[in-house]
This record gives sequence, structure tokens and C-alpha cells, in this order.
Amino acid sequence: MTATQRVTVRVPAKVNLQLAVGPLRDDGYHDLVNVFHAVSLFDEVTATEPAAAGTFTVRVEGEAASQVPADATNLATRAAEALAKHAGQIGADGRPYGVDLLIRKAIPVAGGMAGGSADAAAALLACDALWGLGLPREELMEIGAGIGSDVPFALLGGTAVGTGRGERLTPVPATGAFHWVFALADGGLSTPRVYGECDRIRAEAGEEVAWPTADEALMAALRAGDARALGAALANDLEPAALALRPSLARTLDVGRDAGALGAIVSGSGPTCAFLAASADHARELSAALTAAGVCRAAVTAEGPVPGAEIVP
Ligand SMILES: C[C@](O)(CO)[C@H](O)COP(=O)(O)OP(=O)(O)OC[C@H]1O[C@@H](n2ccc(N)nc2=O)[C@H](O)[C@@H]1O
Ligand SMILES: Nc1ncnc2c1ncn2[C@@H]1O[C@H](COP(=O)(O)OP(=O)(O)OP(=O)(O)O)[C@@H](O)[C@H]1O
Repeated sequence: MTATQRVTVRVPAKVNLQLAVGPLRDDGYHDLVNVFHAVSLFDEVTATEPAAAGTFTVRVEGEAASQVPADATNLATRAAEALAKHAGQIGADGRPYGVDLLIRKAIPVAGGMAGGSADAAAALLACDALWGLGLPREELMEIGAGIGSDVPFALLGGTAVGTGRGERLTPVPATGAFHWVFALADGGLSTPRVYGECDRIRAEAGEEVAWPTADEALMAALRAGDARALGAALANDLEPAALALRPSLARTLDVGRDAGALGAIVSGSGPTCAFLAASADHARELSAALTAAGVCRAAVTAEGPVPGAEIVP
């Protein structure tokens, strides 16, 4: 261990600007073109030296804490244990690596905004610092990919295209800031269930599943910082599946569109819905309209892109 006794990392949620889902692979995953965008809705993960060397514990605070497992299945704990294994289990001082993790949750749970993946990414960065490993971020991203497809992006942040199962990332140059509103839903949706429903809908329609490709109009909108063009280009192949599993989301999307959103989309596997606004003021208006219509548990505003996981000084 180093002299550092406690490290806190702040980590953003994501929204998928384009989620093109290709054919189902033999390993149960789908090849994707996944345009990730990090937004200013953050979890915080604090890593502290454990009372007993070699132990891994986790506590969760926040409104949704009861929905998050506080045991070895927590994605943050799994990430810390994977990092300890990667580093050879025993520190330079001869003691086995271990950590007490505290997660302060603000990202909706099972909401399609990669909250669990964000916590895993934060735990990797926090334990790397706590244990004095100093691994390059690329190496942490590789370890993260073993925990979940969305984990590497939470370490990278900004806007990036993910290929493969979403873990192979290329940053996308984007100009300016985009203003978002997120309509949070009661309860979550299971990611494997939503992918399964997507496969079922496609099989029923007898569709040939195309190889996913990046949308050039979307890339141009990002380069130009053109919110109107970006709003028109937002696309999510998982949306029909999320709507089939949670039909009430159709009305949430309609209310946002009617209130003048530049784009309205289910975020990732849902059930959070994302709305692109023209300005910060417009985002506040949209948020008020969604709340007044009673089509969400809560509406929150955020900006993107923001950096990936960062140590809080
Ligand atoms: C929906 C998204 O959040 C969009 O960014 C991601 O694709 C899901 O990423 P994630 O939650 O990190 O997912 P993982 O933990 O890697 O995988 C969970 C499950 O989702 C499905 N899955 C995930 C990623 C992918 N490219 N194809 C899939 O079919 C698989 O059933 C997999 O068993
Ligand atoms: N640290 C964590 N935070 C939230 N959920 C966790 C965590 N660790 C494990 N989980 C479990 O993972 C499930 C999915 O949580 P998560 O919030 O990551 O979903 P999501 O945002 O829909 O994911 P994605 O957008 O990556 O598909 C939860 O229902 C919970 O049981």
C-alpha cells in the first residue's frame, strides 16, 4: 500500500446516441455500433484501506441504495477483485490487496445509463490509486471489459464509438455542449431481457439482421456541434424491445416530443428516456413539462460530453 488511505472517484452516466445492434454472436453478445456520450449525472466511489488486509466490502448510499447489491456481486467489488488478481494479489508491503468501497449513487439503477458499469470503472481507478499501482488507463479499460461491455467507456468518457460488444472504443471529435433531460422511470429493465426481446421481435418479423454501421449524419452533427441535426439522428435499435416490455414509455417519449425536444429516445436498454434540448433553459422547460404530465418518476437535466472517471482531488 502507499501512504494514500482513501481515494474518491467521480464517474459519469452515459446515453447512447446511436445503438445499432447487429446479429447475435455465438457467445451470446451482439456486435454493435454504439455511440456513447458521457453526461453530467455522477456516482461517487470512495476506496478506503480495509480493516482486515485482503478483504473486499461495499456499502451503497443514496435514494436507490436498496436496489443495489452490497456484496461480492456488486460490479464495483467485482472490478476491485479483478484488479487485485491482475496485480498479483499481494502488494509491495507483502499484504494482500483489499478495499472497503463506498458508493454514493445518483445514476438510476437498471436505468440504461450504465450506473453499475460506472461504479466498476470508478472502483478500478480508485483501487489503482489506493494500491499505488499506477496502471495506464488503457490497461484499466481492458480489465473493465471483462466486467461489462459498458465499463471501458466509463473510464474514457467524452463521446466515443464502441464496436465489438461495445468495448472497443474510438473517441469521436465533438464540438460544444449538448443539453439533455432524462426522464427517470419507476423500476428498471434487465439488459439481457431487452436484448432477448430485440432478438424475438426480429425473428418474428423474419428480418435479415444487417451488420451495424455508424450513421454519418450523426457523426457530422457531433463534429459541427449541431444539436438540431443530432436530435434528428438519435437512434436506438433496442427501443422497440424496451417499448414492448414497458409500453408506458411511448407516452413519455411523446410528451417530450410535443414539448419541443430536438430528439427523444430510450437510453440504452431503458427504461430511462433521453431528450435533447436546444439550450439549458429549454432543458429546464422540457423537464418541467415531463414532470407536470406525470409520465416519469423524476426528470433531471444534464450536459454532455463530460470526462470519464476522475479522481476527486
Ligand atoms: C445496452 C448497453 O448499455 C448499451 O451501451 C450495453 O450494450 C449493455 O452493456 P452492459 O450492461 O455492460 O452489458 P454486459 O454486462 O456486457 O452484458 C449483459 C448482457 O447484455 C447482453 N449484451 C450486452 C452487450 C452486447 N453487445 N450484446 C448483448 O447481447 C447479453 O445478453 C449480456 O449477457
Ligand atoms: N454498483 C452497482 N450499481 C448498480 N447496479 C448494480 C451494481 N452492481 C451490481 N448491480 C446490479 O446490476 C443491475 C444493472 O444495473 P445498472 O444500473 O448497471 O443497469 P443499466 O444502467 O441498465 O446498465 P446498462 O446501461 O449498462 O445496460 C442492477 O439491477 C443491480 O442488481
